[in-house]
Amino acid sequence: MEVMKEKQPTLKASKIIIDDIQLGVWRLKVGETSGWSLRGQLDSITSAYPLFYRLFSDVFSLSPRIFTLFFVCQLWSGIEDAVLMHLSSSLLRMIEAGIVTGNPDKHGILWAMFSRLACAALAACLAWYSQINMALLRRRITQHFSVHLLKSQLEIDLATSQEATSEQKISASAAWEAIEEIVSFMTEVLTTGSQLALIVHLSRTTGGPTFAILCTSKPLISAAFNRTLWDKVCFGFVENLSHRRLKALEGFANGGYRQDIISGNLSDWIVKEYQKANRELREVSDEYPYASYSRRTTPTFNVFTRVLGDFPMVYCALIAIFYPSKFSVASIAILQQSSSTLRYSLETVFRSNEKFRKSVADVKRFYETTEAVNTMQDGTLSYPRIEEKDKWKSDRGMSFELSNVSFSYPGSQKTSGALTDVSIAIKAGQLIVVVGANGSGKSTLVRILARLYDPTSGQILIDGRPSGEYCVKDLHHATAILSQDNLIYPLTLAENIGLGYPDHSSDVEMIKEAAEDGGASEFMKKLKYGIQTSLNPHAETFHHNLHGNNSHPLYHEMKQMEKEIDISGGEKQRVVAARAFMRFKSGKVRFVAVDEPSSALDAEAELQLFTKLLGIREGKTMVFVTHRFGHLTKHADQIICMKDGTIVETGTHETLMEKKGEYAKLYEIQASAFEHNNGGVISSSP
Ligand SMILES: Nc1ncnc2c1ncn2[C@@H]1O[C@H](COP(=O)(O)OP(=O)(O)OP(=O)(O)O)[C@@H](O)[C@H]1O
Repeated sequence: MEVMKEKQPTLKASKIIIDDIQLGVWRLKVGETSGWSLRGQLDSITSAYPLFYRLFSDVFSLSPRIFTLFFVCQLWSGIEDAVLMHLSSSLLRMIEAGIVTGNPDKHGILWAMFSRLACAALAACLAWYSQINMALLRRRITQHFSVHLLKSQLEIDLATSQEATSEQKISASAAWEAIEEIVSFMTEVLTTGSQLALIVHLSRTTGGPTFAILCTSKPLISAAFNRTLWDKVCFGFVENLSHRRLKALEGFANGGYRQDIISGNLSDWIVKEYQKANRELREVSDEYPYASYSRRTTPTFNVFTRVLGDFPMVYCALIAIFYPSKFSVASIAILQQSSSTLRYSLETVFRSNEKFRKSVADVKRFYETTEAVNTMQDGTLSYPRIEEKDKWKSDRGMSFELSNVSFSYPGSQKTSGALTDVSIAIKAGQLIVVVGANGSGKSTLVRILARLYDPTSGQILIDGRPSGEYCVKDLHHATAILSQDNLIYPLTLAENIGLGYPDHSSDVEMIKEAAEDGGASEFMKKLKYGIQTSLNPHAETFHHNLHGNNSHPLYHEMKQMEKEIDISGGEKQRVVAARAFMRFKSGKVRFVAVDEPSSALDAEAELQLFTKLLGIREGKTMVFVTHRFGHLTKHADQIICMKDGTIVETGTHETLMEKKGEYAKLYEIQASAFEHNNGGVISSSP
């Protein structure tokens, strides 16, 4: 299949030239810095020193003994070939001299032979040690780094996690692979250095420096004129519509669409469209651009470097013809062997130079990920404030004062913000109901109040002090959010509820009470393992040669592994509600945000949930977001009616109904729907 290569006009921006290249389905934009700069290359290497120092000190501190052993093994493997070859060379020369003169140096030959054998045995021992150490070190390093990663990733706030840069994730095992790559690169550099030293040493008596130069010329020239993307700033994307369609259709094969495919009989259509897109794609290559970029259009360069690689051999042959007295057979053999080893290791160094730089970048990325700085402002003031802590239990809840608050989500594509110029005062202990059409900003307002995000502009006072002055963790401890965004965790149902109050996450009695309050006990009792049921047992399985081998006893064992189970949407919401009731048991909650957590609940369960929530109102400010607001608005101290990210009306149910504005309109729509359907949850009429 031919690779499409067509060069488009280049763009010049100051010193950077952007090449626009089409490689198969890929469109590639490659930034070439005009003029190769040795200084730039050296700078990039020296700038990695502090990183190496940090990395190796971290690894050393994990296990000094194992690391030192590992280091010695690597050091030895770097010089092993050169040492063994040097010993072989001495031995062969002595044998050759013995054959030529007829008077072998027996003692010398035996000693050289013994040294060669001892070294070979030592090499084997160290290689074995190295393998054992490698496994141990790998375990310790990945364990250590994965805890760091997990910790730092869990600390990231919502706004920061939505920033584009935070998508650059790296795993602890990738960090270990990067360390391996860096160490093996350094070992290869050592091998090259020691081989070069050996050649220079040997060629002092035979061949001279010309031989050493000839040995290094091929890898040096190949590296200097190599076409590679690794050392370039580049950006590639697939423009080809047929290829994009293929990928989109392949997405249907993921389990998530199974129900839709079966119920909608979509499989024939998907396969037909897939074949059509494949036909349209024809011969256009979808090969990854790294390989196709480095491929040359003519074989000239390959032929040249291949021939260059044979020059050491040609040199030996010519010298042997013209100056036969200069060479011994042993020297020729050793020089030949060491020249090919040097060539191989130099080529490996240059080839792995790309991988080495990628590994350095990976390690950098790893440290950057563990040190990600949250964008949200974190203060030092404790909540509740020290002077208020004594009044904690009897207090009336959190108060808020928002002045000209505006907010846009990070990376939002909307031309207007999610909240614009919102000003509102919520007194401690009030019951607030937020209403408005879809997308009017209700949930956003709740997220801002709960300090999941900081406003883009404007000010929020919490209990009279700017929200940024408080310690975010303290505010979160004093807040309970019950929303439809809450998810079921991949743990047991008991833990799902218990984590509302992590300090008591295994207190079965407390969990059972919370489950009762959230309306989750009944359905859990009917499960085989009750509250200890795990929805996703997450037992990783692996099998080989068992597929289709139905009569094998291991096949039955595999089939009996615990399967993932599911519960209904309403049951999930009951578990989530129970988690919120568990949170109230901490006695620290002063602000409760309830954002439509009942969309999947039946009318009776919803009524029970709201009644329970209203029952624990004391000492808490409560904000309810709802589309079905009949029975809640009656109790509300204040109703906030939102439209397009702004507050259009505030007041009690009665005042807003009298006003006959946006709220009255929404209420009438609901009331008439209720009359028509004779259903719904509205329990009061206008
Ligand atoms: N994570 C997000 N990233 C970007 N934009 C968002 C995000 N969440 C919400 N928005 C946008 O912000 C605006 C307000 O959304 P919000 O969820 O606050 O509305 P809402 O009134 O709660 O809507 P609904 O009644 O449908 O739940 C909408 O235009 C929405 O598209």
